[in-house]
Amino acid sequence: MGIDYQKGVKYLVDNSNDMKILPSEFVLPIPEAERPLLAIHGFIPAIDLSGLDGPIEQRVSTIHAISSACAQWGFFRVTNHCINISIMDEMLKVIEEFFNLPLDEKMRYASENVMDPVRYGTSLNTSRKHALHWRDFLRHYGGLVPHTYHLWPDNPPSYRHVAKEYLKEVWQLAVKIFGAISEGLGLDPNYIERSLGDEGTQIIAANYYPPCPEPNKTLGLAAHSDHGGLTILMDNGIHGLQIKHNQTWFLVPHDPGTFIVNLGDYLEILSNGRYKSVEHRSVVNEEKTRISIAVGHGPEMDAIVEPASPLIQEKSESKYRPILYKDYIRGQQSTVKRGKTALHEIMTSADNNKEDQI
Ligand SMILES: O=C(O)CCC(=O)C(=O)O
Ligand SMILES: [Fe+2]
Repeated sequence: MGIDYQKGVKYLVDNSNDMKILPSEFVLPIPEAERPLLAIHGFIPAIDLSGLDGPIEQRVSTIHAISSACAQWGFFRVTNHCINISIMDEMLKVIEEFFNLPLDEKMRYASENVMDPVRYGTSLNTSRKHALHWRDFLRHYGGLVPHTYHLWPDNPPSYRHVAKEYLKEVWQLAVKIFGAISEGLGLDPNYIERSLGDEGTQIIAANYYPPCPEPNKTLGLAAHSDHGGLTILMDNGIHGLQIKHNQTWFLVPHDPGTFIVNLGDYLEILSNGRYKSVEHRSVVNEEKTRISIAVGHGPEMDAIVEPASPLIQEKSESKYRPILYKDYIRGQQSTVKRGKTALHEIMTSADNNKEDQI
């Protein structure tokens, strides 16, 4: 008899007596060269965002630093981002409290429909069409005016209030970075923000990765790129995020009080491939529980996603076929995430570095 995976990995760990062996359902076919423990420490660009509000030369050099981080890495860390550390701490606290609730309480939000406004689940999804991943998650929509607020968890009691405040601040940070990226691409500073429409999509994914008996044999999240424009992420100080750069997995160090920002598919498409969304994954560890909170920012659901018209002279230069954002998300989220396959499917030419990976 298999394990009761539907209840999630936290439940599994909490209810097993000193688990020493990884249940076989979680063993993933990770190529030897891509094992979690082989990832290397590397330099990840760090951007001091206060430069955007400084004198003109400083602003220009900060925009330049952001552009080159986008072009070379698709990933960077930000400091001096103006978000108070106390709201970051509070957000981590309410997320931790949520995952520590009794299972029945969390299951009120269980959903297998990837478009549902609030979802609690485990692995990539609760329906088991694939090998299992070592994580539980809570996801829901945010937005400057969060229409789904009344559906968000009401336990812990301060959850809605804290999450609303946090998501508002993170949205403003995303808009600031979108502005710098627009300018760096030679677009009007408001170009990307305007492209999101009146109801741009903000999605929070809170991930819970309990200690794992054999962390080198599984993953918290397999390699994927995010569908939105920018993902802004923090964690509880336990390392676990890795990014793929030049075919090598790098560990991403995370310092408290800073954010990790990564480019998603929407920006790759909008920039007509000048910037690439970055593949990342999360790995687990034997001792500590890791919590990460990733917030994605993309256009409104009914937006047509396509390269920015000022960046292409003729339609034939467009490397991506137009697609409705909601159709893109549905396609990307409904299948087992495999690298950047969803993006490759809408490419007009095969010139991108397609590769097979788990
Ligand atoms: O846990 C992490 O660091 C990565 C999370 C992530 O990539 C996601 O939720 O899309
Ligand atoms: Fe991600």
